[in-house]
Amino acid sequence: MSENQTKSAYGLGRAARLNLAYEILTELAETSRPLDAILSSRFRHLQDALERRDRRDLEQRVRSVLLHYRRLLWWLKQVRLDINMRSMLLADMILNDDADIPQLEKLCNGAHNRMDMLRKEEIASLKRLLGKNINHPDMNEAMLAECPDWAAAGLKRIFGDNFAAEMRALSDKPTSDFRVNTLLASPADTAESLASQGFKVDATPLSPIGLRQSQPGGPILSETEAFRQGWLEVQDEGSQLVALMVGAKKGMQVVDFCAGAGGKTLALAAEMENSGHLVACDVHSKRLNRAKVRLKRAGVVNAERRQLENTFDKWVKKSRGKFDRVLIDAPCSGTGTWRRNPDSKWSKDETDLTELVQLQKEILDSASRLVKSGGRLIYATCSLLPEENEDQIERFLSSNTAFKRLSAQDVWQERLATDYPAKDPNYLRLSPYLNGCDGFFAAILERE
Ligand SMILES: C[S@@+](CC[C@H](N)C(=O)[O-])C[C@H]1O[C@@H](n2cnc3c(N)ncnc32)[C@H](O)[C@@H]1O
Repeated sequence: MSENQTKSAYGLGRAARLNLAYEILTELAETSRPLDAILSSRFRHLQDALERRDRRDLEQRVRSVLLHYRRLLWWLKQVRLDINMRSMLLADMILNDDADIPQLEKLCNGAHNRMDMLRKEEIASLKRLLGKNINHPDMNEAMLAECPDWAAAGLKRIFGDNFAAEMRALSDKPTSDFRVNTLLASPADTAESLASQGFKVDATPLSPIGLRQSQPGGPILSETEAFRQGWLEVQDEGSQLVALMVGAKKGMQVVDFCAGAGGKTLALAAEMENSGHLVACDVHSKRLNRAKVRLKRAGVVNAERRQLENTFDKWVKKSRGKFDRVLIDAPCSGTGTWRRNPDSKWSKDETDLTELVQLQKEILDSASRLVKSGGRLIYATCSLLPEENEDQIERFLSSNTAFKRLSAQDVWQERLATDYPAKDPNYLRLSPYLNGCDGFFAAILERE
């Protein structure tokens, strides 16, 4: 940090940004709200005071603490600093930003909208961090990889020797991907329209309907003409590929069992060319309400939204055996999206994972009843843990002999006819390290 940098050209000064980062981290620690929800409400409140670069800087500050979380905790214990977000933030600035004590004292001066002044004991402990590397030989593999204990065994089982590399990629900056709504426009027309307004995109490497922002800057997406026209939606390439693996076609009867705010429903409607019948279910009415607006904007007319009372809602029993395709985009631990939501690593534990696995099992048992003979059940998660994926499917198949697993590689060839991008031909597993998109898993089962 140079003297000049403290005089920020941004809307907020450096010390005020640091204080704001501290408030955001404290809110994160004290509430169950996810980071993106906290950031967007803060950004809305401070709309006029914050410039784009302020937001970027703030996000980076907060992300840095979350991406180095386990190692920072280790260091705080070594130098006997209180375990709280203030200490984490200050330690992060020393260990990862080469800040020194005078610089921190300047930023933490106790003035209005500034962090409290450094205390004597705090300075003594922080001094012990000067010149230290964030990594230490006494740290174990999971700690060095910033992997929480509740996920470490599963991820090591699935990644083997690639564990460290996969974990590094799960901490990388995420890409900004969009799915083109082929009901209204082609990827080429959409890319051209965006470029004419200074919003630069490239085609995504794997999804034929995806675009990826290639340069920062340009207008805010929601202010582009292409977005206003409903030509594109924000959706990670991995999520697009899962929707394509459903193999939904014109005229089919399709269920999106865990539709949420409709990300995959929109993709399925486009695959079905707005024909046949698509039922978007979820137990959360608020999420389904958000889907309503998106479906309208995208010009979707073949979709019905259905709120389920619970996993075993009566409608499922009444509709058994009626659908060609049933997608379960199951609630999961989200380990595949850690690069987007690093906070979710530290807000979950072993018990959450056990509960999720049980819920996924029940959803599989219930929703599978909807599949007609010869129809397909597609089970997907944005997690990379085998407990939520392969183990779940193998358990299901062992007690549901009417279903057989299709080769994910064959299904990929059927729909995409390009090189299969995953290692296991049985299951599609995408990861940031191997594929550059968020981590996703998909299994395709057929009712015989
Ligand atoms: C991974 S999210 C779905 C994301 C969505 N498909 C998309 O692409 O935007 C999982 C969804 O499952 C829903 N869910 C949770 N429990 C459920 C249940 N028992 N039955 C149906 N949906 C459930 C959650 O409300 C959440 O919206």
